[in-house]
Amino acid sequence: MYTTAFLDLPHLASACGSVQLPGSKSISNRVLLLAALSQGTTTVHDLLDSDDTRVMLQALQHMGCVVEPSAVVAGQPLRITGIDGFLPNNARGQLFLGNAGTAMRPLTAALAVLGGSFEMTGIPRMYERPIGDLVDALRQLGCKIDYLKNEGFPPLHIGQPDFSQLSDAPIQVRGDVSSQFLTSLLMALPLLATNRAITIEVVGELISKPYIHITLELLARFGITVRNDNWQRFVIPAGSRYQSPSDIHVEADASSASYFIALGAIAACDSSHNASQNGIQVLGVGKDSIQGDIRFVEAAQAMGAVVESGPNWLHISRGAWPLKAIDLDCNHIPDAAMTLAAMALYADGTTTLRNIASWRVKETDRIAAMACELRKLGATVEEGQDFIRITPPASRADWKAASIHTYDDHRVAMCFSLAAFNPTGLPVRIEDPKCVAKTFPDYFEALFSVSQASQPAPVICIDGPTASGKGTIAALVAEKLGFALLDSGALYRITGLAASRAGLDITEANAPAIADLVRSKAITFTPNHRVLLDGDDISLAIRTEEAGMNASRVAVFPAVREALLQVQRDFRRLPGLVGDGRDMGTVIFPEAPLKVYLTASAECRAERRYKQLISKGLSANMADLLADLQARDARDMHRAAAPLKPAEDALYLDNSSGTIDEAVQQVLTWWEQRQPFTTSA
Ligand SMILES: O=C(O)C1=C[C@@H](OP(=O)(O)O)[C@@H](O)[C@H](O)C1
Ligand SMILES: C=C(OP(=O)(O)O)C(=O)O
Repeated sequence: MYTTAFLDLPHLASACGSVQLPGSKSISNRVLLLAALSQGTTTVHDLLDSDDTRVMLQALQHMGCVVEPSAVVAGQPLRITGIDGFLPNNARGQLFLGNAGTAMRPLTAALAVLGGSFEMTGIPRMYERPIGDLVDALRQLGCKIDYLKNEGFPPLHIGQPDFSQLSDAPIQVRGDVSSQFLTSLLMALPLLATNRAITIEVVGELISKPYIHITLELLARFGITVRNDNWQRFVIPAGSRYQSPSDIHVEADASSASYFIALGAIAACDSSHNASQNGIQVLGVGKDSIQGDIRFVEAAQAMGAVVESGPNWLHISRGAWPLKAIDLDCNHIPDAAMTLAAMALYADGTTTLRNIASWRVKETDRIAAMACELRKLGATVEEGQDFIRITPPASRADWKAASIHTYDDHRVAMCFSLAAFNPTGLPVRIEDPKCVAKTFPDYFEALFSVSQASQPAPVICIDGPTASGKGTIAALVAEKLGFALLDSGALYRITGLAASRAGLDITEANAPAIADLVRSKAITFTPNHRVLLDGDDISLAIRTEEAGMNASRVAVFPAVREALLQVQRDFRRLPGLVGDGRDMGTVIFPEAPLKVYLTASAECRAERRYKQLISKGLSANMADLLADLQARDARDMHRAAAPLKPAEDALYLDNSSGTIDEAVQQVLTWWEQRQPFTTSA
């Protein structure tokens, strides 16, 4: 996941390949709650691991459920032992539910029926998302719920219910603000239907109906068959008792699929990149899905996408181009419909998405948010209380490079990534990319894995002499931008170490053998900054003074430099790369858009090296260090192959007196000056 302040997507030209999507949020959180209320242990496969499921899992543990392992571990099932309809004595506490509607609403209903004493809290936006219709319905039963701030909104306090006045009269709930209120009652009231049937009546129009279908399907898997009378009345049979199905699989998320369906419809496939595969393959969800958002496929087809599907997969490729504008009632696909608004940027006319009033009470006011951000890109947008109408930029020249504000809304962030395929060649900045953690933490990694930029990914080169601080500064710049990091000096250190381990003296005569040796080695830089040579952790071994000297000695051999050239260029990837070394800007990435030459006086560098060694508990002598460093500078600068020298277009940064932060900030400022964005308010 990218945790940077913003993520710059370079202009993207094509996409093809396959993506395995994470689990469905709607199914995951329902399965977790149903398993928690059941008798027995449920083994859940392919559960989504995201902010929304984490808050649910923590709440269930607080309620007394045993969860093993205690958090989701990739590739491993999760086992939940339910409470069989009863909370432990004196159950109480504060449950933080973030901004997860699928946790806040169903847990409120379940706990209001079970009793105990709970405070239901969340992030500030959760306190603006309505829950009054659900609370009104639960109060009809005798549930005790108090608003802790504003009437009709969380935070809430839930106390011990009094069911003494419970009658056979139907429970009424409004369905026109959110279907999650009805879902919540459908999941909580079987707990009360042990010896009487319970009827729920929907008052007014029921929105987002397919989500009720998911609820009913999953209830059936946990032993409760609800009668659905035309989406108006739902009857939970007497004698209901949750029974674990033992094992259950979570389908991949159909709403998350919408971004990749759109990608397949928008992006041409560059056949030179992957000739064997045309279009986008989505794995984990397909035509047999129980999720209503699978019907996004029909909308995408209406816009021109060519979609094939199997039980558990979709294959999407470009059909009509430009896409065809549509006019669609989107009430049945409220979440995926946002993706249509992004697709509308590529349509041949004006697209209207109707009956989407619920967008206004979700993670943010989504109608307003989409309208504002689409306009920044150059689209003409009209918004109404329950519709949005989008006309794409009139011509290529009307597209604008925008910094997209994401309103802490995962779907805004994911939708606008599709704007990186604009016809004008502009990059797109996504602010606060980590908001995708709500349902799809690795969304951008998945996007990059199937997308190709129109230009090679951008590179920032930071070259300079030994101990100039380039490694530290490069790592911090990479971290700030979410870029990959190439520590090219480490490659030479690795080569030197590999040579000595192989018994090869570092001599001119052995240079071809050393070059062959390094080509044959598997070199890995792990995300936690470990360096592996054929699987062996050499992170410390390459950091000794001797390894540094050997690096400098192997680096003079053209054969070795040639062997490492491609290895280094292969580090270039989306969204970008920061490379530090001595010839990044002159030899390896001569066309890089930013080249920095970092220097500091020899005395200053020797002192830094001295402190570094001492802090590691290694012995050091200042005079020797200075002499070594000067010898090394001389060798690096005067070697015949790729000598250390600033690239002609490099910017000088002398950090003898400044702090690391100042140097990092200077590099970032230079980088920013090369971007076309204006940051949003
Ligand atoms: O029940 C569910 O899992 C959901 C129902 C929908 O909400 P509304 O019913 O409020 O439209 C949807 O937007 C949300 O992401 C998930
Ligand atoms: C509306 C959404 O979430 P929630 O489950 O919090 O309602 C969503 O995921 O788009």
